[in-house]
Amino acid sequence: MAPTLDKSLTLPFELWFEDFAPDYPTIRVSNEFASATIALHGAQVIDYIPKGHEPVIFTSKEAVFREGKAIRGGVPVCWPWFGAHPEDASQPAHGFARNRFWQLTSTRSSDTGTELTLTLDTESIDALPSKVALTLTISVGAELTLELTTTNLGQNAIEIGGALHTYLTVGDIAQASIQGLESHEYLDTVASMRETQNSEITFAAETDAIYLNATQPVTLHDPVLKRSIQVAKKGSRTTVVWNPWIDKATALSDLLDDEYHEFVCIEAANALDDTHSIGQDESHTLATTITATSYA
Ligand SMILES: O=P(O)(O)OC[C@H]1O[C@H](O)[C@H](O)[C@@H](O)[C@@H]1O
Repeated sequence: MAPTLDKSLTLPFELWFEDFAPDYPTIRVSNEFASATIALHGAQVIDYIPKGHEPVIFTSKEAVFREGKAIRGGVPVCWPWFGAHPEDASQPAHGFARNRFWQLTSTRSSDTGTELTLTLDTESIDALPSKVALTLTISVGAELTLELTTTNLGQNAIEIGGALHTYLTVGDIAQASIQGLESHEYLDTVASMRETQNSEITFAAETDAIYLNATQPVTLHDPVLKRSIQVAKKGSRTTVVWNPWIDKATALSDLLDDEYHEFVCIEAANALDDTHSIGQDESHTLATTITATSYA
């Protein structure tokens, strides 16, 4: 069901609600540093454009905006697990959070931009073993920051994985490269092999890799759009890099066949063994900051 919108949270000329489709509201943000669009469905940032830049976040032209269907692109919030459920294949890929409406619960204008917090009502999720508060705080400024906080309000410990699954726009994937993961071990989930990254990452085929013990920022170089994008993170020891390439793109009904050229996902993740056990009244925050810099 579409969320109730608290109109008192709008900020004059800075933050307002706009329907993408009937019963499918989004939050629009515009300030002196950037503009952004956030779908209440999934609390998903679907557009972020810092002033003077091309769009930084990619969303497919074929993305479906309908309750219960994950949006192809933007920054999907994967929670409380990453990828397939560890034991139960009937559970949705990447968890519950991206397929539900969230509630906007606070907004704030600051010297560096606009901050908003969304909350997911987890009461109706039977599969959770404890009462949980889940919030996503988004800061839209010269940088884009997302902070996903899980707080255990119940008595049973909970195990949390997930990801902030950022789709980044590139001019041409075949010319893009990623630096900062050299010498890291990774699980190549296309080849089902454990490998070591010997050089920068470049793209010439389907890529789906989970980098282990990776806590540092990585940089995406884009010679076509003449910029770099840094992805920094907190609360995460795994970084996922994904591009579906042609065959998988063709198989995905919510992605145009040739759109794989236009994005790469760099995901601040809690994947594989990088999950967090959260006891009563404890919390965990997974955060990512995206910064675009034009080449001089
Ligand atoms: O199609 P989705 O469920 O949105 O998942 C899209 C992709 O997400 C991550 O990057 C995973 O590593 C990939 O294996 C998966 O294909």
